[in-house]
Amino acid sequence: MSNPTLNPPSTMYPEARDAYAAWGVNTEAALERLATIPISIHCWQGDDVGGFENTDGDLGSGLAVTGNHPGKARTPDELRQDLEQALDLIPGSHRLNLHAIYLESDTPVERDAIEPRHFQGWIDWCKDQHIGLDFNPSCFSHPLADNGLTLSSPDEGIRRFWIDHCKASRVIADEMGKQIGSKAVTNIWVPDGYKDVPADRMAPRERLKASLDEILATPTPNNIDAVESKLFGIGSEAFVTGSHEFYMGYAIEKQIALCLDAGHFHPTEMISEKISACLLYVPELLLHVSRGVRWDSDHVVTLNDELLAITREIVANKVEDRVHVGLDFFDASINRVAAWTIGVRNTLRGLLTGLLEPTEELRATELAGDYTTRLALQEEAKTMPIGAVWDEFCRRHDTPVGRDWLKDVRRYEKDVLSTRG
Ligand SMILES: C[C@H](O)[C@H](O)[C@@H](O)C(=O)CO
Ligand SMILES: [Mn+2]
Repeated sequence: MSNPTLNPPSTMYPEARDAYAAWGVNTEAALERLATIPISIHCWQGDDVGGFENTDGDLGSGLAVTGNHPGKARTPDELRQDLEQALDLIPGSHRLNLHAIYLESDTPVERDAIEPRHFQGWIDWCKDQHIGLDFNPSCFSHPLADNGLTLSSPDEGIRRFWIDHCKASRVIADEMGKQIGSKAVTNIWVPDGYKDVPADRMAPRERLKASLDEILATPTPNNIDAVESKLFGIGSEAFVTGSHEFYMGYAIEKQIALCLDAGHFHPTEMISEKISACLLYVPELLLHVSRGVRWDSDHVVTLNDELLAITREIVANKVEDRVHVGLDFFDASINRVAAWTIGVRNTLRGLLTGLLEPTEELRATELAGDYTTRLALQEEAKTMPIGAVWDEFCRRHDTPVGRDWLKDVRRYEKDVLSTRG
């Protein structure tokens, strides 16, 4: 599989393999398993959540992108070109996560009238790239979302519009899943809430529930439904209709996927801690791996404690078939292709760290009540030669090893991104 011209054989990997073998960890099995875990790469990092509806509207709905790095994708072709560059630098086989505002059409199409044909370009591109495709209705950045309420709006006209948009989105996702041969995960997130203390917390939640019931009523065999909660947003500081309790209950009742966004809880509350609990009650989870700095700031994910804890929970519990890993960050202050590359490579590195953990031994020490050994091994594992195994993964997948990918990003910046007006 690997190309020896691009990446010559490593002298460090055999030593690392033997070091892990002495711990009872099989690096070859870890490398094989890592290659089976797709990351759903969010299109919206490539253009600051702009989309291609050709409107000059503000982002709004509590979403904010800061930074003005040159080279933002302005068209679907530019965004696909940028994604191809990032995919060249990311080992493994992944997925694209697309929002409805990334449709392609010569004439304006209202969101309640979107159809599969408006996304055929993306479907064909994913087929060419041999990657899966996930989808999201876009219930924000629209005049009918400006008052902060969509699926829970008391205005029946507004609520109907967003119900029809979400219904249309599921039809599109189902077609994506059918054509690509891999189910699309469709995530519903709405910004609904109030800036200040509501007089009625119940009625908006009843309306949101009724909207969702109608949206999900039609079976979509090639689509997996997910719902995403949030603690607060800009403009919905006092009340969010779709809170964690709301969606946790809803996902359990409907047996659909629950989306946990790492930035959508109290700052000390970790989604890594929620994975095992939620999986006892819902069939699947979607993760929005993100990094909140002091708030839901959607920074590029770094290889920090929470990322390591999230990825470790997935592989240690062997639930990668039930946990869909998606990314959700948007940083316009750095090169956008680099942002994707850093975020996905880190998520894979986190998964690999979990796969190289001596999980069975740790669990045995725990069951024996030997918490001293458990802590000692957890800490010693941190300085095992994971870097050499990660480099081997990159080498075998013909992607740059170590910092070499940055040269490609710089070249792409000079040749392509800097030419965009
Ligand atoms: C654009 C995304 O869908 C959005 O970020 C949503 O997932 C979210 O996390 C809102 O805070
Ligand atoms: Mn999210």
